[in-house]
Amino acid sequence: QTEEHDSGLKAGLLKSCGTCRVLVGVTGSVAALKLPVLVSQLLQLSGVDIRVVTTEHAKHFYNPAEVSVKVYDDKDEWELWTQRSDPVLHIELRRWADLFVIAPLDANTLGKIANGICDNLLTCVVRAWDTSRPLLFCPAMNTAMWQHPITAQQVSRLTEFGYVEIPCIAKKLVCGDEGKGAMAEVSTIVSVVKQYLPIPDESSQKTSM
Ligand SMILES: CC(C)(CO)[C@@H](O)C(=O)NCCC(=O)N/C=C\S
Repeated sequence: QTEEHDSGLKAGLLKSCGTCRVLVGVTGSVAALKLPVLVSQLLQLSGVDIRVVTTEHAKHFYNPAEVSVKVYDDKDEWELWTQRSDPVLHIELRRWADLFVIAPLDANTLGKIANGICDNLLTCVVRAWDTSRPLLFCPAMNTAMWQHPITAQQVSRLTEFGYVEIPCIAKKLVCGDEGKGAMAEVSTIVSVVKQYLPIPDESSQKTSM
């Protein structure tokens, strides 16, 4: 391939991937301890820009010093908006993100999203989400919670909205229970995100062979 072609290809890839903005949502499951690893693995995807939105309960499980990107919380929402002309953070974030992945999605936030409750920054972003953009969710909860009949009802409501489930897996959970409810492995989450990122339009890069 000629030099120009290569540089054009790279420029094309960077341009389309330069805008691959991934918003990571994190909620109050113990699986939130995986946030630093998830963010560092997502950052290895080429041309990806990452921000995190956290609930208050999620903060219990990870150390923000180990998360190398901006983490937005409820306080940021209220500090940003103090008068009419100020921007609204959850609207800024829904505009910014090309893809939203909620990992982990705890039982409480699953219930809120299934019913349109938006009482914090994360659920407000979901409530305002443009469903033409991918929203992926990774349920994580104790097996007893997972097995409660309401869980399946609420998960199917989210899939009806067009959101994509990255299913939980069976493991020996941190509380000693054995069974489903563990968050999907980080490697699985990263490969599903990769699948849903806006890919460059191949036809624009075809050369006359
Ligand atoms: C934490 C991790 C990832 C360790 O492998 C795994 O146990 C998990 O996803 N647990 C989430 C389920 C949960 O929230 N359990 C809460 C009470 S048992």
